[in-house]
Amino acid sequence: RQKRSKDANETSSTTTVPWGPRPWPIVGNLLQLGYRPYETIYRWSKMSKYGPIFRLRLGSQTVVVLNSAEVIREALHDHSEAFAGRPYLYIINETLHGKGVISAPYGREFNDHKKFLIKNFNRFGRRRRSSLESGCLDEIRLVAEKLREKQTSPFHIGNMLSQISGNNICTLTFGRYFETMDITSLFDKLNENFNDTATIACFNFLPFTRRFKTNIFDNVNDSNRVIQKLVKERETNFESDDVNNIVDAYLDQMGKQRNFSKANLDSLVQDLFVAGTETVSNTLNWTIFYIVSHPHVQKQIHEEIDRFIGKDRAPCEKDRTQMNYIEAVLLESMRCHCAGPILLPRATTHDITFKNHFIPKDTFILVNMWSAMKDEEQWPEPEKFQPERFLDENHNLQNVNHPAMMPFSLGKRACTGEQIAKVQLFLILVSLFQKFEFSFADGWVPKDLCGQPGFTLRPPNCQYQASVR
Ligand code: HEM
Repeated sequence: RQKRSKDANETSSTTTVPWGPRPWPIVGNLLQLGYRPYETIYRWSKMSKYGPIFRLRLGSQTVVVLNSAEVIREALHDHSEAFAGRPYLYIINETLHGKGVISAPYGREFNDHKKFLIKNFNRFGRRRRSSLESGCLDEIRLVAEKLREKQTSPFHIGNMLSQISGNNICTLTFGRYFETMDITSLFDKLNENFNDTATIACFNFLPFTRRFKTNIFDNVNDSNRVIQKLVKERETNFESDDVNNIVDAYLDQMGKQRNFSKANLDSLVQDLFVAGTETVSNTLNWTIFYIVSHPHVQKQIHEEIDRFIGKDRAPCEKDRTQMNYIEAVLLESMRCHCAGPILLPRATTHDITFKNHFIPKDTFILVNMWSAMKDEEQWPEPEKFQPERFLDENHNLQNVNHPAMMPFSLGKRACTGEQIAKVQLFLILVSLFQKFEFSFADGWVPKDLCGQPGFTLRPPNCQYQASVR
């Protein structure tokens, strides 16, 4: 009887999620969100008439938006399974087809694939002198040569970073990296799409705008052709006693594991290129931008590298545990500009009462990570780049597990590649600053420091100069 009366109390105080600003006909709230939806939504969440949880309409789609570290943590961590679904989103479903991991519905098939990735990232990406580590260092050596050749002439660093992170994914996925036209054009196509796509893009919610975006699907088809060719090559050369990459490991499991299929393999490889290239290169691009904008930070980075590694030895993953300043710089850069300010959309997997609001199964959920990482109640002067937030007075790391620090997200859908991403960020950053001192090119003046929203949030297209140290 006690339980029944408790349930009755809960139901009486439960309400539906309140509406945010009034939606307009046909477009809903889409046009009110502006160029930087995460900032607009964050601003609304701070208004007492809306608060951290509210509903919006995007085209004809109703979505529930979650803001603030407390609300996001409670949803993604404490109710991890309830918020682990993925809703239908045009760009994701039409390109990744609900297979692999990113677009797969929550369930056994998804779980088996996610476990497979985590296990094999550890196997091929994190062993001592792993293929990822040595491949990454080889790639950086090539980029360093290019920078040396440039002497002091100005350059953009974005393409170089994409080349490194793209080839790291190639090494992990196929066991080798490529210098062919095919692979360069794959990176170009992916890059163009990252620019053009975002969760809150009109074409996802207003079907009549899709005719202006046909280039996205041409790019997807072209890059899929390259990916399928590379997978086929592995199938032809597969030998079960020489497994050293993700595709081989998957082929080895096909036939042994119930859900493993060719369709899932193709999507999984696509997932790795979509989730593992732009995120890493973008984070580095922002980090370099912040470092160059703060000369005292660059000076401390050089000092730390000289103290622990010197000018000649190549860095390795083990160095990470000692180099707290560089770790703090990376953390602060991810806080200031998280790769995905609004996460890939989630969906509720069952009815749930959350913060006294009833949210039915299959509700479209948008998680605004920006609201946690830029919250002035959590981070004093959140707009400022201050690596010291992550260091205590003894130079030990602090706030790494701060409740508002979630760059890789949380729960059942958290980033699968967090550990290998951190290794790459560290190795690439340290290798570049070990060899060079960077500055903005003479006469280059930053116009817009907020970045360009797309699939990820891209940094301003700075021109740099590098001098050999
Ligand atoms: C700095 C680099 C990276 C950042 C900041 C990052 C961040 C994220 C975030 C925020 C998500 C969304 C999770 C959600 O829906 O809540 C995600 C998903 C994912 N990431 Fe990463 N990521 C990075 C690098 C990588 C790398 C290198 C890989 C693999 C090679 C990877 C693989 C994935 C996958 C497979 C998912 C989908 C997980 C799922 O749906 O369950 N990521 N990542």
